[in-house]
Amino acid sequence: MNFRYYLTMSKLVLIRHGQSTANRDNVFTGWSDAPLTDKGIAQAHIAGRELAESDTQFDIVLTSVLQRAIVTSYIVMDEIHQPWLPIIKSWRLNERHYGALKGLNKAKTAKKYGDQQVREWRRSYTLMPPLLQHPDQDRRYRASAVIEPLGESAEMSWQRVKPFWEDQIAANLRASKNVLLVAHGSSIRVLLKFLDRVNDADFMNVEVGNGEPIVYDFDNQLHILSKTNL
Ligand SMILES: O=C(O)[C@H](O)COP(=O)(O)O
Repeated sequence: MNFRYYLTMSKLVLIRHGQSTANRDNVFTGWSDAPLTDKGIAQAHIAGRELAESDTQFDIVLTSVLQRAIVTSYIVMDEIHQPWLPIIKSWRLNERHYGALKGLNKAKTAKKYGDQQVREWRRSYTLMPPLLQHPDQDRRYRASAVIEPLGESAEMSWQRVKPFWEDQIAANLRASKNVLLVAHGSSIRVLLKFLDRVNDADFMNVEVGNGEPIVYDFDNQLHILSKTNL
C-alpha cells in the first residue's frame, strides 16, 4: 500500500462559487446576494465533473448563506452523485463584507480612488473598506442573531471563519470525514492563508478562481499531506 495513501485520513475540497452576475459586471459584492450567471452555472458543473473523477466519498458539505455558493454546492453535489449529503449553511463562510463599496463598479472605483487604493481594499489582509452608515437588515441574519457588519477587512472575516474552522471543518477532518466546502473568494483566501501559513504581505497575491477546486489531504494529526489544484 502506498505510504501516503495509508496516512491520508481526510480530504478537504475548497471551491469558490461560479461566476455571479456581480462578478460578470465587475461590481463589489460582499454580502449582496448575487445569483450565478449561465457561465457560473457551467463552471460549477465543470468543477463537479472534475471532482467526480477522483471518486471522493464526501461526508458533509459546508457553504455560506449566499445563493451563489449554495447553488454551486447543489450543482457539484449532483455532479459527484452525492446529492443526499448533509449540508450546513453558515454566515461565517460568507464573502468578506465590502461595506460602502458594495454595488460599486470596481473599474470606476479604481478611476476615482486610484488602482493602488482599490487593490489594497481588495487584497490587503488588514485594511477595511469604507464602512456603511447603518447595517443592512436581512432576515436570514436575524434568524441566527447575527448583526450584519458595516464592512470587514479580510482579517475580520478570518475572525468569524476561524470558529467555523474549529467547530465544523477541523472537527470533521479529525473524525476522518471528507469535507466539501463551497464558499467565496475571501472566505477561502483566509483559509488558504491559515493552511498554507501565508504572511500578511504575501496574502496580497493569494487569488482563488471561480469554480476551481483546491484539494487538501490531511493525516490524522491534521498535518497537510498534499495540496492539489484541479
Ligand atoms: O465580493 C466581491 O466583490 C467578489 O466576490 C470578490 O471580490 P474581490 O476579487 O475584490 O475579492
